Amino acid sequence: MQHLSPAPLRLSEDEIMIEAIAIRKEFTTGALHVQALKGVDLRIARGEVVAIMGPSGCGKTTLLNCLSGLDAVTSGLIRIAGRDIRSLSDRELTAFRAREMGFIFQTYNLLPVLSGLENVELPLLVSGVRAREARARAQASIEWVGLTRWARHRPAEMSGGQRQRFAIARALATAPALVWADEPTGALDSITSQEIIDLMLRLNREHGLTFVWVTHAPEVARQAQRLITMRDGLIEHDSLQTAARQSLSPQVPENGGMR
Ligand SMILES: Nc1ncnc2c1ncn2[C@@H]1O[C@H](COP(=O)(O)OP(=O)(O)OP(=O)(O)O)[C@@H](O)[C@H]1O
Repeated sequence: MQHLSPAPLRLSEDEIMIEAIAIRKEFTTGALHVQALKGVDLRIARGEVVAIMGPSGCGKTTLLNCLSGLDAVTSGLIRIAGRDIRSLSDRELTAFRAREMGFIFQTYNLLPVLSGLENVELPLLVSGVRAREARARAQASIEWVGLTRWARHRPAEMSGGQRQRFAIARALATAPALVWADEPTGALDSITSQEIIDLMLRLNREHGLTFVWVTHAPEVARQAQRLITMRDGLIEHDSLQTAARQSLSPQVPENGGMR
């Protein structure tokens, strides 16, 4: 898939993909005040696969939403691929996200009225890619996840695993450097879940994509190169995982000093 390779090459080898300094996020609903993130510092290098775990309510999804710019932090600094995302206007941030990031969710977030192919094409069309090129890139992504025969089907006709593979095809069609996955296997059985993990790890190995997975599943988390555990709005542990580290591709640097 030719269009995938330029994205990782845009970044130099030792460049930091994600940098967060002292980020805080507070929610106020009526009289209820929640400090969801209490000052998180984090650096993630290009090409890392990082899993984030922790008990329910500790702030994992909030962290992912803030880092990806889906939600605004209350205070702190976030740089993605060297860009301070708080300095971007809403419009610039939307364009930056569309260009640099892919998203994979537990619930797939495919539009039910569109076919698999149309779902994959949509973000390309929205970001201004011409129809013919969008179609070609969507088809290449769908072929990459092995679902060409299902391209004309709607999500309701597909299994959970097929839907998630279309979601992966959609995430990678825009050739992002970075993919966020919130409980990517949460709705899948263990065999299908492993297929999805294998696809993401292959994208990391073959195209250098950086992945951040939020997961409750230890069998998923242990396959990441790095495991971060959160508790009560803060990072509790952050460590490289030896077994997973052996699968790092040669061009991915050791990131022991990145945190
Ligand atoms: N939009 C919101 N409005 C108010 N409070 C929120 C909002 N989103 C999250 N919170 C609160 O922030 C805290 C962190 O929530 P978050 O969803 O990030 O946790 P989590 O670790 O992802 O949990 P889970 O594993 O259950 O998905 C919780 O106390 C939650 O109730």
